[in-house]
Amino acid sequence: MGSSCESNNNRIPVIEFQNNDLIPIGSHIWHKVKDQVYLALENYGCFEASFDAIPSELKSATLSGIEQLFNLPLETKLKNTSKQPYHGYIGQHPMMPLYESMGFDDANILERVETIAHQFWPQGNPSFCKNIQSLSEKLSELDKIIRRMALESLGLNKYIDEHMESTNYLLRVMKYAAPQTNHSQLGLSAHTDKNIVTILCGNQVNGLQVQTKDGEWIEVNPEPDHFVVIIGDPLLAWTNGRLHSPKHRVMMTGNDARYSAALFSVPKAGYVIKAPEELVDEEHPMLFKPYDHVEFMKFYYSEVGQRAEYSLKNYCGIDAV
Ligand SMILES: O=C(O)CCC(=O)C(=O)O
Ligand SMILES: [Fe+2]
Repeated sequence: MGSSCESNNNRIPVIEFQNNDLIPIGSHIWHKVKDQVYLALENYGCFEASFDAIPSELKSATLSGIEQLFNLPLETKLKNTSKQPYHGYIGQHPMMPLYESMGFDDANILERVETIAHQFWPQGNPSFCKNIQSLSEKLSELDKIIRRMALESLGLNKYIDEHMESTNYLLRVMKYAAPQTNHSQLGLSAHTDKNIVTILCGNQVNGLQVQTKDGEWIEVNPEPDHFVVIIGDPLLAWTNGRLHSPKHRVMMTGNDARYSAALFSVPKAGYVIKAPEELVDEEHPMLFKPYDHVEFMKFYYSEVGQRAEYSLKNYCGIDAV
């Protein structure tokens, strides 16, 4: 029982989620964890989470499956295409030679995972599919707890259902090849996330770094059975800047490859992201015009969008006078 939240200058906050203790929603422990979540999201936009609803065997079996997937020949991996831009296979990028990734749209739904996995393993791979689906489903429960806590903290309970119904889940699996050097090499360039919430789990090869509000880069080296939760730009926009969406990147050293999986809650097409009127006043003028995520992503992947330092601001930011 119990919970803890620690943070110091070079570590992001750590929050314990004990699934059984959190039920019923509204219990003493729920409120205690909720306050820790809000504080972490306001100050860092991220935290490390322990979540006992996910057995460590599920996490390790999923990560070994991901390793197996990336070991397939390139022509097989290239079969992972998706209707959504950049949800399929990405790799062999001259600026990020260590990075490869693949997306599983609607990864919390078994049939959807099986359809994608069939592209790589026509004979089927039931344990891979079950693990990906099961991990995604459990992480989606954590995603919902976090979003519920954030909205409750802002006194915006009436928007909770709308929020939960406005997203789909995408699991992106990643490999960062070993750079074979002790000089730090870029794994993934600095960015803010373009979805609502990201929950990351990786193998024991670290490399993730996040930027604090003061501009300092800190390493995120989570405990083996912990997850890393990061807020994306749409939640910053929806909360009119109350929550932070931190820049983060992956830097690699050494002789071991990093494997990771990220569950993203992605706004559905047609859902307009707009700060509720309760969060807009004289002291907090509206920061972003209402926008559709899918339309924004078209801009983000355009040449201008890719060059922008802060693409969401560039797309629909309102300069406060
Ligand atoms: O692999 C990681 O740890 C980071 C991945 C990430 O930031 C992303 O996919 O948006
Ligand atoms: Fe990210």
